[in-house]
Amino acid sequence: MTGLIHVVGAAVVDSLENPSRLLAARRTAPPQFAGMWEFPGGKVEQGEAPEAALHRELAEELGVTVRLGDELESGAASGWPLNERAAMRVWFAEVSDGEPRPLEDHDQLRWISLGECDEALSLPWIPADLPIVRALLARVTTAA
Ligand SMILES: Nc1nc2c([nH]c(=O)n2[C@H]2C[C@H](O)[C@@H](COP(=O)(O)OP(=O)(O)OP(=O)(O)O)O2)c(=O)[nH]1
Repeated sequence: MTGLIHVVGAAVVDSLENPSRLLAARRTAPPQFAGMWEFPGGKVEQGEAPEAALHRELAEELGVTVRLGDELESGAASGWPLNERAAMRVWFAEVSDGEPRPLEDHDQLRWISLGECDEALSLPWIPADLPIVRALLARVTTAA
């Protein structure tokens, strides 16, 4: 597909080796997404590597440095479809420096339990994120 918007997101977990909690972020804009929860991240800039974009976005949005883990594979090179024009690749990440704060684009951060699937799934996620959250829960549960 030409003109696809490449988005990157982080499944920030408390521990890459033994994940038990996931950091969800509540968006403030645009109006159709305000109040919905998402994976922190954003658009990859021209000429930027996806992983570099993710490090940049997490520094800007949360004020943290992270260690990236595996990618949460979607089966498509471009990642998880968000809409007809955008797709998002998602990596596991663990904070290596700093304490996550909602500096930009979010008004709330929440650590949610990965052991309680209901807690994760009951948040009002951006609808396109729900298959990603389900895949993440399945992956973490299988690995446990
Ligand atoms: N970051 C993020 N964006 C998501 C998720 N799910 C989802 O549909 N999106 C959409 C919302 C936006 O249309 C797009 C990402 O754009 P963004 O606004 O976060 O990107 P950005 O930080 O680079 O912002 P900007 O420079 O375009 O203002 O992807 C998600 O889980 N995380």
